[in-house]
Amino acid sequence: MRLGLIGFGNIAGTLLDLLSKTLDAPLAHLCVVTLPEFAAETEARLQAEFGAVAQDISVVGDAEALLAEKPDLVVECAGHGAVVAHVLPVLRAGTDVIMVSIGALSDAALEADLRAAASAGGARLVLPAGAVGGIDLLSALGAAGGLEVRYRGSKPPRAWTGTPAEAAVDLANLTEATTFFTGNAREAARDFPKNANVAATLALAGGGFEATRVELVADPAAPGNVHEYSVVSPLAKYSMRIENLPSAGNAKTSVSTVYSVLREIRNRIGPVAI
Ligand SMILES: NC(=O)C1=CN([C@@H]2O[C@H](COP(=O)(O)OP(=O)(O)OC[C@H]3O[C@@H](n4cnc5c(N)ncnc54)[C@H](O)[C@@H]3O)[C@@H](O)[C@H]2O)C=CC1
Ligand SMILES: O=C([O-])CC(=O)C(=O)O
Repeated sequence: MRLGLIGFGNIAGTLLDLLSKTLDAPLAHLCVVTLPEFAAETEARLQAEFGAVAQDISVVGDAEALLAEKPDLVVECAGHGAVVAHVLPVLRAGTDVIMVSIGALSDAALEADLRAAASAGGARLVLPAGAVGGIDLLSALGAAGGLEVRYRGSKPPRAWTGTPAEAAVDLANLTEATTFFTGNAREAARDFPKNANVAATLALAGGGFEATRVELVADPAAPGNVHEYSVVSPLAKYSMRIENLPSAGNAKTSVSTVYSVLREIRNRIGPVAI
């Protein structure tokens, strides 16, 4: 496989580590898109730590250069800001993208552009389950309509730094679980782009951005990044609670997100997909 990666932060580094430990054979090629200011550092780290993951590795600055490397599959793990510049052209060129910054689809115009780009290119935009689970069942039930989905995302206060939560609560001195956001999935995903992609995933799989109710909580006693949701549909009712280990490199991101991307890649390589 020729693999493209958009972004080289916490998810990308952990993913490459997992790939180097789990792939039967090295990738034929790895191409990483970084911001220009990180190009030299990225190249040095790739050579030092991940030289064995691919037969050949290149670092580029934009989607055009990435496409010139003819990737079979591209993983976006850079954040909402990278979606317009990089994901749209890759889809238009006919290359499938696994996109973790799912909350970017809370912008209705961008969602329409992504769907049109994938359609025009004959490519597929793959939205992985990420930090949450049960998306298979939710998406299946969604086809029958009549869904009621309620989601609550709780993380330790440090995971909410640099977000609008800072204006609502005193994160540093919080002594009990505090709900600082109540609204719908569109607002949550838009206002918390590094923390509420899960809300967008539930909305897209289930009842839509407006109908999916969201609560975001800073909890000093949270056992990790906790995702809880309940589903009521005419066909089934269920609830889910996931306590995720935060990444060592980014408290906002659960490590299981990376394993979810790994799963998507392995399902494309192996003879059986599950
Ligand atoms: N779907 C899900 O369940 C989840 C999705 N996410 C999404 O994944 C994103 C990445 O997560 P992490 O790797 O933990 O964050 P990170 O901040 O460690 O890494 C992001 C990297 O992308 C780079 N970057 C930013 N803009 C770029 C651009 N235009 N072109 C190239 N590189 C660019 C940054 O320099 C940084 O190195 C988060 O921002 C979030 O939106 C995170 C957790 C769960
Ligand atoms: O990784 C997580 O726990 C969830 C997350 O950040 C998101 O939904 O954006």
